[in-house]
Amino acid sequence: MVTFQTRLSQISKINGKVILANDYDRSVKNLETKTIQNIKQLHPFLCGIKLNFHLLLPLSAKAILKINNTAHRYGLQTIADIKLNDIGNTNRVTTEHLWNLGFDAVIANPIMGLDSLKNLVKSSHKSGKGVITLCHMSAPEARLSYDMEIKMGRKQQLYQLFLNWALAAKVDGIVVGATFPKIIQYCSKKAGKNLKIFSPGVGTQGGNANEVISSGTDYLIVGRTILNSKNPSSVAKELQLQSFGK
Ligand SMILES: O=C(O)c1cc(=O)[nH]c(=O)n1[C@@H]1O[C@H](COP(=O)(O)O)[C@@H](O)[C@H]1O
Repeated sequence: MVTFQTRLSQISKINGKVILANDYDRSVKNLETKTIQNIKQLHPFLCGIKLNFHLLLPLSAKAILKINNTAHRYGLQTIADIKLNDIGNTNRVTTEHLWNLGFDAVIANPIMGLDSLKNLVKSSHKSGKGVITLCHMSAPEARLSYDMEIKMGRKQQLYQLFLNWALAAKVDGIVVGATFPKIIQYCSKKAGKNLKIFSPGVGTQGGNANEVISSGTDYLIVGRTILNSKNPSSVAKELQLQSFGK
């Protein structure tokens, strides 16, 4: 079975390493049509699309399946961003629903614990699906939690523990905010080729695509900088070019 990591890597060799965060405010109408238009218009510059609660809550299962099928027709991988964090049984039922909706991967929160994470990864990989875990988030206040010093065997910071757990559980990738390039560098060195780094926070949140790519990020997750621009295709194309830097 071809893995999520392989599928994403194959399309990114052709299309670059930009994943569209297809987030819209509640005031926006026709979410399904708009998203399908985005896929049709922007797919040459993307390797994937990430759907957040912005769409997962208001849209029907039928609409989400249609979006995922459309993305697949254009070769894109799809990620459900629900930052999953629960007991094993709930994680299992949740991912079964997501896979039935056509998603290729889920973003999870490792605070659920290493054993739960290992089980989530095992069952997802059995279905050819991927798991991406939070390591260090992009918001400025993420420092307060992810940089927290903890004592787990030895003294370390929470994001270092989450990185170790990500490696131990064999997740497909970790999220490290584009606004923390030094932490991307640290994670990239430590993780080597064993997992991919996904960085949201480019543009609107202040992260710089070139700096992030040269720090070791594998995939840029970008939403408003593309969606709110006057010319989304040209912004996506520019980011695509920058993403080929690595
Ligand atoms: O897991 C995420 O994708 C995520 C983690 C994080 O640390 N920061 C972050 O912004 N995100 C998501 O990445 C996207 C960023 O969107 P823009 O700031 O509009 O580019 C949104 O969907 C966020 O929910």
